[in-house]
Amino acid sequence: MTLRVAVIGAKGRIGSEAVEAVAAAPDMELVATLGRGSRLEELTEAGAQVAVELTHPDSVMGNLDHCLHHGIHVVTGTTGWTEERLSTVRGWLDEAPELGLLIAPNFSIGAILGMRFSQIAARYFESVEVVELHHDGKADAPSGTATRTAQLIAAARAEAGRPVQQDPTTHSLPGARGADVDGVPVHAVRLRGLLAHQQVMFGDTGETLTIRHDSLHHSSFMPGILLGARKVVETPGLTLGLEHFLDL
Ligand SMILES: NC(=O)C1=CN([C@@H]2O[C@H](COP(=O)(O)OP(=O)(O)OC[C@H]3O[C@@H](n4cnc5c(N)ncnc54)[C@H](OP(=O)(O)O)[C@@H]3O)[C@@H](O)[C@H]2O)C=CC1
Ligand SMILES: O=C(O)C1=N[C@H](C(=O)O)C[C@H](O)C1
Repeated sequence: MTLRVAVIGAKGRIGSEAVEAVAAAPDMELVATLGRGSRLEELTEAGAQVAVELTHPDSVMGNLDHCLHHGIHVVTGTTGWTEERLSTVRGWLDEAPELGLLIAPNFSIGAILGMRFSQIAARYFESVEVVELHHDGKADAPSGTATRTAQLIAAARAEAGRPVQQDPTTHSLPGARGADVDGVPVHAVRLRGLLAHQQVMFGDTGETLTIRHDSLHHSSFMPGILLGARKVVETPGLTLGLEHFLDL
């Protein structure tokens, strides 16, 4: 059966690519494209089953509130997630237990594999730092992917009995050592010409390991978005990370 899909944030960098990908998918019908200022009621008027939400950290909660209270499954890649926000959406899902919500910090297979490989490496190395590099139009820092990667690394270290890293720095300018995400330093570079890149650097006595991923075009995110839309309608509740829909 054809899946009726809407895109919110349809004029954005990733949203415009998603519009084309959904329109080209043989098992999907693109039923609505919403931009800033569009009426969210257009979603139900168009009979959307799934909304692909790709907007802005300031907009995502309002869009999810509407969709999850109007019977629409959601796939979102928008960033800016906090424990408080996750708790709010879990509450909305409790009120609509038949609905699925996928929050994907990154839709690209390479980035997801990079996170998984980093989780494995985290058990074996004394030191780790994350460097993420993005285009100069990005609103948030550090990236959602880097934040999630650092959280996964910290959890893997804790599980392996590794202590939280101690920073030896005693003299520095504010920000020089990056943001502290669960004890993992995360550095954010913003540069015209880049798209989305991340390197996770591990170090121990006499060796280093760098796990690097580069998204060179927004097309890298499209197979993940389409997979997410197909799977979310049959997966009630919150799914955090596209890896749960992959046979990793
Ligand atoms: N998970 C993943 O794999 C990926 C996630 N992202 C994330 O997706 C988000 C969007 O990124 P990007 O496309 O680069 O950003 P853009 O600014 O290029 O696009 C966002 C679009 O959403 C629109 N918008 C903002 N608020 C609303 C709203 N309430 N309703 C409808 N449309 C709205 C914006 O309109 P206006 O321009 O008027 O503000 C803009 O057209 C970011 O959070 C980014 O980090 C991006 C790439 C991959
Ligand atoms: O804003 C972007 O471009 C991206 N945002 C996501 C993030 O913050 O991790 C995913 C990817 O890095 C591209």
